[in-house]
Amino acid sequence: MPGFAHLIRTVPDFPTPGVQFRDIAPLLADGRGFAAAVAALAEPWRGAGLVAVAGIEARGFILGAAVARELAIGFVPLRKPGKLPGVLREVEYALEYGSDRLQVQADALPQAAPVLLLDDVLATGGTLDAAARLLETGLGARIAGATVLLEIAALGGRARWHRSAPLHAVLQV
Ligand SMILES: O=P(O)(O)OC[C@H]1O[C@H](OP(=O)(O)OP(=O)(O)O)[C@H](O)[C@@H]1O
Ligand SMILES: Nc1ncnc2[nH]cnc12
Repeated sequence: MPGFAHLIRTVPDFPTPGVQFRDIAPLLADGRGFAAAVAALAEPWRGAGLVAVAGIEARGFILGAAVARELAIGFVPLRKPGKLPGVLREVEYALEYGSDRLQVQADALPQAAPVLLLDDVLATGGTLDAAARLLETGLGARIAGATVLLEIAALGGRARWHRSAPLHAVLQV
């Protein structure tokens, strides 16, 4: 277990009763922990020929931008509705607690660009699956893989990852 795992805090009944919320704020606030987490996320992808990290709003932005910098590649934001200007592509998806939509700018990536999809938590897997569909069908990108900091295995999200590209999780609970 990486030395920063203890910096992810479990908050019961947030944001709704029954949810065990995995809070990465203490990890982000810890310089060494944050650096180690970013290095661990980036490690499998060094030299993989990626052009960008696509990060999912909001916590996927914090980690994704740092990983993109670590790999010296670009960053593409996948955003909640109403935040991005210009011509957009969109998907709708279900969450552990509610539903949402994700948008990306239509010209964010060249056709067939190899991209790494990144988020903080894999729970039911709906967000990651939606983001992958958005990149593939909306942009024509090639998903080289996906990476998350924490996989909540009991929620079964990995079963929704139907692609041959690898899905890495730095930590599992
Ligand atoms: O695997 P799933 O069940 O789809 O859940 C995982 C998603 O849920 C959380 O995002 P949330 O929508 O809470 O947004 P936030 O990052 O803005 O807090 C988390 O950051 C993942 O993106
Ligand atoms: N239990 C959880 N903790 C943190 N982020 C989440 N996203 C979906 N489920 C979550």
